Amino acid sequence: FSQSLFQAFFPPEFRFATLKFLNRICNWFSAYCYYDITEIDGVNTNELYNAVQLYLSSSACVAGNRLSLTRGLNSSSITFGLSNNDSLIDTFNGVNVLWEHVVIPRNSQTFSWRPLPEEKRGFLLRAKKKDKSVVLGAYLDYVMDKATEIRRKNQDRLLYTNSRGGSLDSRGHPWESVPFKHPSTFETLAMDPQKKSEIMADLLDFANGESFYQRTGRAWKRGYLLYGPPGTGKSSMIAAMANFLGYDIYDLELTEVHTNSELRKLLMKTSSKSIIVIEDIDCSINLTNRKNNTGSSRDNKSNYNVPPPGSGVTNSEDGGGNTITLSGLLNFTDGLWSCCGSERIFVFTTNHIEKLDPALLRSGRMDMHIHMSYSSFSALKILLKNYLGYDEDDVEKQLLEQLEQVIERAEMTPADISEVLIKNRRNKDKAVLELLEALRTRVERNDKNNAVKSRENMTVEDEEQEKRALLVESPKEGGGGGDQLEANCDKEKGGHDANDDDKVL
Ligand SMILES: Nc1ncnc2c1ncn2[C@@H]1O[C@H](COP(=O)(O)OP(=O)(O)OP(=O)(O)O)[C@@H](O)[C@H]1O
Ligand SMILES: [Mg+2]
Repeated sequence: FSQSLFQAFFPPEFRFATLKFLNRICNWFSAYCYYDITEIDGVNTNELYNAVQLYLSSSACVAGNRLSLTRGLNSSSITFGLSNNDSLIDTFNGVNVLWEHVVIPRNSQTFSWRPLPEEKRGFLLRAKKKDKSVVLGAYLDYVMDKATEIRRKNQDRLLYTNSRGGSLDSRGHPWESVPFKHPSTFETLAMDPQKKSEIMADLLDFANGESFYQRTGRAWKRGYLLYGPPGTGKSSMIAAMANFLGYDIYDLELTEVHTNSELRKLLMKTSSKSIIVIEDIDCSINLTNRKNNTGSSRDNKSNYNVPPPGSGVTNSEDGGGNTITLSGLLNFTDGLWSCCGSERIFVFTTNHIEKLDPALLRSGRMDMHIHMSYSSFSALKILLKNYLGYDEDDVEKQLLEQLEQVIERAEMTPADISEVLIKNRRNKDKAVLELLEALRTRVERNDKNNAVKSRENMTVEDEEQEKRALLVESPKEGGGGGDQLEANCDKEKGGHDANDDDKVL
């Protein structure tokens, strides 16, 4: 009787409404608000869910004691994530939020056009009501950005090439890509440590300098010219740069590009956070006059089809658009097109800086000139460490001194040295002795050559060296220059000063 009386007075509709009302009052007084971020939103995968998962992988390693591990396709590293129904607290600009990974078994009767996972997964975000605007605005943006960064870091670099000669792939892309797994890093690169750390600092300044470039009205790009004899590590340096910054590499094969407009299309299809490389620019630029001088010698300076420095970017051939010109290329590195896409690094390499047109060397074109030279003593020590695992103390002091005495005069490239070391790597002591022998032989040969040269008074090479010294000086008007220049990296913190930008290392 009492039950039927209760039901008469409190019908189900009334009870439901009361519960709803009570719930609302509770919510009203609760200091928190909650957001559900489900894995599948209707039929689409929720981008935000994936982003949050990645984002939490960066903080989970510190906080959580139960983690789920994943390894993505094409990735060589493992990411951590929150396990099912675990939670963690994250702090952003003094705002605390709680993330919970909620996993509920899916009702098997649910009808769907496509197979759904057996579990319903989602993240529950709890934040204080007063922080609502920060959480929904800046915090979620921050989570998305961070996730993109992590995704890029976890994925292997890609090496793009345009060797298909202008044809497009099925998705209309002119670039072909392969995973890039070059093991070269700044640690393994044999060069003067001070020079190395200056380059690393410069790269970091660039990568973190978005606001600097915005403030100064400069396009967010940077150019490096690597020059030096073959086997001194120019290509290794590019790989080290890519590995250091986590950037992809676009290896631009200029011989495969036929017109300026083709070049423009190629460069427009490059993504940000990438290094665009043109190897052996002195050979590629010879193409500029292909139309007029087929089969011409690249030593002939008059063949360079370039406008005079500072004259703008057009010349007669450019207008026709049927051949590729240096001006077309420079238009992308520092002309109007340079701001198309951001965070790009251009690297040109050459074995013969003296053959480059002054247009390429003038101030503001290539921000940093890096001389990759024959092995110095400090570079040799890095090679000994890389190939033999030898520290300075592991080599006999006397032997080390002898190496130091001959290394500069031997003018041996790191590639040559590494060959000697690899050949004898099973017998380390023999490797060092043989290296010393090889260096001495080189010194003797160089001395002999020098004697012959000095007898012949002014040889062609001398002339070239003089030219080279002049050209290296030219980017900085009146600036102290020379071949083996000291780095003049007067850098403003957090960015690059426009006037002091042209550096020669
Ligand atoms: N500075 C260096 N530090 C460490 N290894 C080096 C260095 N220079 C050369 N090597 C070794 O020599 C090999 C050839 O070097 P790399 O291809 O980088 O030379 P390069 O300057 O690009 O030559 P090229 O002008 O012919 O393209 C590399 O595989 C690397 O192992
Ligand atoms: Mg190379």
